[in-house]
Amino acid sequence: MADTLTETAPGSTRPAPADAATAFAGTPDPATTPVPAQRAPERVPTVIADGVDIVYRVTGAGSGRGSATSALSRILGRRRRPGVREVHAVRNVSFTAYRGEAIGLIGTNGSGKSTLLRAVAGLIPCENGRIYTDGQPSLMGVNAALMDDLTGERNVTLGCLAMGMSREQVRERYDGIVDFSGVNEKGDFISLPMRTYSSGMKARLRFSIGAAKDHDVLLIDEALATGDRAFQKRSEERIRELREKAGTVFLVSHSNKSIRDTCDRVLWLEKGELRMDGPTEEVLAEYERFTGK
Ligand SMILES: Nc1ncnc2c1ncn2[C@@H]1O[C@H](COP(=O)(O)OP(=O)(O)OP(=O)(O)O)[C@@H](O)[C@H]1O
Repeated sequence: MADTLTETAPGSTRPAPADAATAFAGTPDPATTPVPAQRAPERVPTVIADGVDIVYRVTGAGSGRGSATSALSRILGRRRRPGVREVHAVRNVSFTAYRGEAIGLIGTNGSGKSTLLRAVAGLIPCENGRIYTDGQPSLMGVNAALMDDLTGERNVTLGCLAMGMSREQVRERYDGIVDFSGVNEKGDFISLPMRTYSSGMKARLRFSIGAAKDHDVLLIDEALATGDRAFQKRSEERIRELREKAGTVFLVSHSNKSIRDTCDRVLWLEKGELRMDGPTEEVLAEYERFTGK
């Protein structure tokens, strides 16, 4: 199945090279491997990250001191060209995700979780290494970008159409999306412009639109943190459903509880490096020792 994987890169997709097919899980060569009496169920890879490095380049970065003297020297022209500072956000990260997995991404602030997620979505390029994905990954909250001046109603329709749903599918799912988001719990907010929503309401509607479609690879960045407990429970339930429908879900979260409730595998990033990759309980136990929680 790996031969259907494509490389994610902003604005382009191309077939993975032949060696990507063997870059995961030590795929046996059928010509030389005896066929076992009973085959284990086939694990289908959906995302392969192979030695990924991601570097941000910040132009206009100062010396870092931010002092009045450095500002004055810039004004006086002694530092005519502001420097470019590099932030090495992800360092040599490799993993393979399989269909049906829900994978938590954990790590302390600034450890590279969101950056890695955005790279899997194909939104930022890799400095080194490659990411191959099966189908188009959807980053919750970006693919369903909502517009403040439009009503919630209009945003639901446009968001769904933008995800490739037909008008009929949108009609069928509209009520479910609005109910799921809970934005109408305190009045008829769905017919008001989104600028009248609280940030939590916006995040809930964004999640509800994104979750209305079955995704091959769904990337969720802290979406569950914004809702109340009832919304979190609905969202966790929906993540489990999406997973059962054979997709792969990645969830970035600082809530170990959300990770425990939804994920069976965890990638722990620290200072951009993949520190641990394994079953949720094992990785969280180490992480909690590390953070002292
Ligand atoms: N647009 C950007 N330009 C420059 N540096 C960035 C940019 N976005 C993130 N970084 C840097 O990359 C590193 C990783 O950031 P990232 O947001 O991926 O971490 P994170 O683990 O998601 O953090 P958090 O848990 O705080 O959300 C940090 O050092 C951050 O300062």
